[in-house]
Amino acid sequence: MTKTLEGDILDRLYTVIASRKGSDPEESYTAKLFNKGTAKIAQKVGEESVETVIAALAEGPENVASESADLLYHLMVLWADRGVEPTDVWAALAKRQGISGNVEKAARKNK
Ligand SMILES: N=c1c2ncn([C@@H]3O[C@H](COP(=O)(O)OP(=O)(O)OP(=O)(O)O)[C@@H](O)[C@H]3O)c2ncn1[C@@H]1O[C@H](COP(=O)(O)O)[C@@H](O)[C@H]1O
Repeated sequence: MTKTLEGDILDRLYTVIASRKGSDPEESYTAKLFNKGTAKIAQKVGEESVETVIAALAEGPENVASESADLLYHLMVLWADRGVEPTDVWAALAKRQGISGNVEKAARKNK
């Protein structure tokens, strides 16, 4: 899997998550979370973090991957709730790698 594909998957998921703001909580788990508010979403991120740690310490790689997917999903619901865009996070990561300027340009350069 390439860095670009991983980025595309997360960016696409974020777009769907953000589109659920104001949707019917009966029809969408994401909309239900937005409806419950920041404290509940943050609590879910904490729970999924702990489940990922438990999987890492006591279970196999498949469960670690599955719990990590739950964690990433809930983390992105928290980003959307708090007004953080994926590009804000990618820019922070890029800066730590010593990549300055446009993140998408940097990602193309790294392909
Ligand atoms: N990636 C996910 C995703 N990962 C995990 N989950 C949900 O997260 C929940 C975690 O389960 P838990 O047992 O911890 O939580 P729970 O008991 O159901 O709920 P709580 O009472 O604890 O809040 C499950 O209901 C999962 O279905 C997700 N729900 C939605 N998505 C994606 O989000 C997008 C929007 O989905 P909808 O909100 O369903 O429209 C779609 O692309 C989905 O694929």
